[in-house]
Amino acid sequence: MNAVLQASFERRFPGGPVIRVEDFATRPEVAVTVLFGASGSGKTTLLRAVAGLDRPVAGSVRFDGRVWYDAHRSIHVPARHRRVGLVPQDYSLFPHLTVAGNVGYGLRGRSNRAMRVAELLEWLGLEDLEKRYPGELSGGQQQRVALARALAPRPGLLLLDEPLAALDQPTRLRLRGELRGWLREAGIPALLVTHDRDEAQALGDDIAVMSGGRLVQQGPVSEVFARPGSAEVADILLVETMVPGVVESVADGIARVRCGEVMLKALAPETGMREVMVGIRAEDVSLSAPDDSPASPRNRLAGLVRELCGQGVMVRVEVECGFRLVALLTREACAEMALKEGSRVVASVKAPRVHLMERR
Ligand SMILES: Nc1ncnc2c1ncn2[C@@H]1O[C@H](COP(=O)(O)OP(=O)(O)OP(=O)(O)O)[C@@H](O)[C@H]1O
Repeated sequence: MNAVLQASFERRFPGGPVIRVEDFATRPEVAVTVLFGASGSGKTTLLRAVAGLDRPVAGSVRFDGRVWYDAHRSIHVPARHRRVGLVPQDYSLFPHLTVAGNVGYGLRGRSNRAMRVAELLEWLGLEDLEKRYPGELSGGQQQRVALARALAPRPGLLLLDEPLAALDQPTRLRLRGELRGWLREAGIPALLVTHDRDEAQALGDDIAVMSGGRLVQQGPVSEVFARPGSAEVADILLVETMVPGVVESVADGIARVRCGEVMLKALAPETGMREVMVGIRAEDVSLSAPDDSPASPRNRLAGLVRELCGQGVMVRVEVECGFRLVALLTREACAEMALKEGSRVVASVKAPRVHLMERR
């Protein structure tokens, strides 16, 4: 079980926005919590308030039962006493120190310094680089050095600000998996900022979604992506298909939702919503030829392919079926069906994959 971080605070920037975070909390069973949101949504402000690099005007920050900040009681524990390891976005390595010097920086004067540095260099595969200077390292190597430096003094909490943002795309994809492994092995709870949806899904156990200076949803990554709590969150998470609908009837736990000319089946919402936004993730849509036999619990929507667009190993296919429905298929599946613009298809979505959100 990991120590828990709790934060509720307000930060006003003179002439700028108000960042108001309410009831942010990590869960003890979770290794990596991702802070996710668009640029300017307040992610870095939250990270800095936790690190003690920034002082909010109200609220509190607690970690592992200890108060780090409390506006009422005028408590502000300085950053150096919070035992937090920070990996800044640009890594901020000391250019005049070698890799070993950087990693051991926070351990100056400690007798176990050399041993701990060697241990981290070995763990992160940096042994051969220990005498190099940051200017002689690739972006990915610098990232590992920054991670090793942050972990060296055995912090209680690790903060990572867009740890992969400074890397080129292929390196970023390669390091994503490695970073995930290291963060889990490190045994230290981590808070990781990103505005990349794939990165959030790959690296996070839990996700806290921020928008306009507020925390709008938090929970397990799979749950939040599968069931965004509002159309705003679905938008932030880039749910590919969002279409307005009206719940016309509910029976046996299934809602029938009219979206223009099309009737969709969805799981009945818990509250009696009528005007809804319908969200469908592209990976939950499958396409087949029009004459394939129907699979029962699915919505089957006849449509025409309007656009195909490569997305890495996948292809994003837009289907006009009364509304624009986006599907994500492998290149192989597209080739097998000989999909092209104008192809007739049937799009299938299981009712539990049609998400209803209150329309405001
Ligand atoms: N020192 C400051 N003075 C004035 N406004 C600020 C200051 N720092 C941040 N802000 C504003 O507060 C808001 C939140 O900023 P923050 O850096 O926390 O966002 P973010 O989600 O981390 O964005 P990004 O992904 O671009 O780093 C933004 O509108 C930003 O312009």
